[in-house]
Amino acid sequence: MAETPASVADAGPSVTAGLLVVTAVPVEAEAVRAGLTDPSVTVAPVGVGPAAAGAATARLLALAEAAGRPYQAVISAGVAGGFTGRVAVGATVLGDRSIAADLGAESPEGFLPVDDLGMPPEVLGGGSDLPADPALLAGLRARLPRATVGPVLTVSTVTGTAASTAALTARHPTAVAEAMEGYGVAVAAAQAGLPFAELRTISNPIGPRDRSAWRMREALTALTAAAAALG
Ligand SMILES: O=C(O)c1cccc(C(=O)CC[C@H]2O[C@@H](n3cnc4c(=O)[nH]cnc43)[C@H](O)[C@@H]2O)c1
Repeated sequence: MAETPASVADAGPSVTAGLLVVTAVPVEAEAVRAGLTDPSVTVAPVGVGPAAAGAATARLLALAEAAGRPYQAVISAGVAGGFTGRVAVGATVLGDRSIAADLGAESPEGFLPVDDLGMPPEVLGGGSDLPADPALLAGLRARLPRATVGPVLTVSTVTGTAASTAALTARHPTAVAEAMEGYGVAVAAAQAGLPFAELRTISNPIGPRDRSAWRMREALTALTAAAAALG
């Protein structure tokens, strides 16, 4: 396991060499870059959804390693939906775990996480629930004391009905947000042996689809403010 960059781990001086921050789309990457003071932090848009984001992150990590300049840690950053009553639109969230919330099987009794399907552990990697690196998370918490900390769900479909919102809320009573990339990026980081964390700002409440409720500008402004914690 690579060492967590010193400045993020101990909230010390703003020197974060070797940190890779990945976002889904370029506008999120621009928002992160606008808040950084450390030019050594790399910010890259890697695509929407866990597959695109995971594959592109893995490629960036492998290329850097092959070039003899391996990254030291990975952060998945961007906007997210927030669970109503747990986190407000415009708020900043730090994921203490990134959970593949729709990786599994349906059954008449309800959703079964992939970890409960009886598969051999070696095909599950670290499972569908990957914790953030404790030292990296501690450093980010120290620099973002007002952030809400909790599980962030990764979904392949944005939740958009009352029924699916209720089911997801019940299945994940402590989750604070849902987005579409964190788990995929976490898998790429884990396979490279690197510390991982997820940083999100809330653009919309999770619930019945209502595009008029999205506050993208507010979330991107919050993302720029939060990015100052990264270096
Ligand atoms: O529903 C639409 O018309 C629509 C139009 C443009 C973009 C979207 C997205 O869902 C963007 C997904 C993108 O942003 C993150 N994100 C933000 N809020 C949520 C959410 O409530 N649930 C899941 N993902 C969300 C996500 O990480 C993607 O990168 C929709």
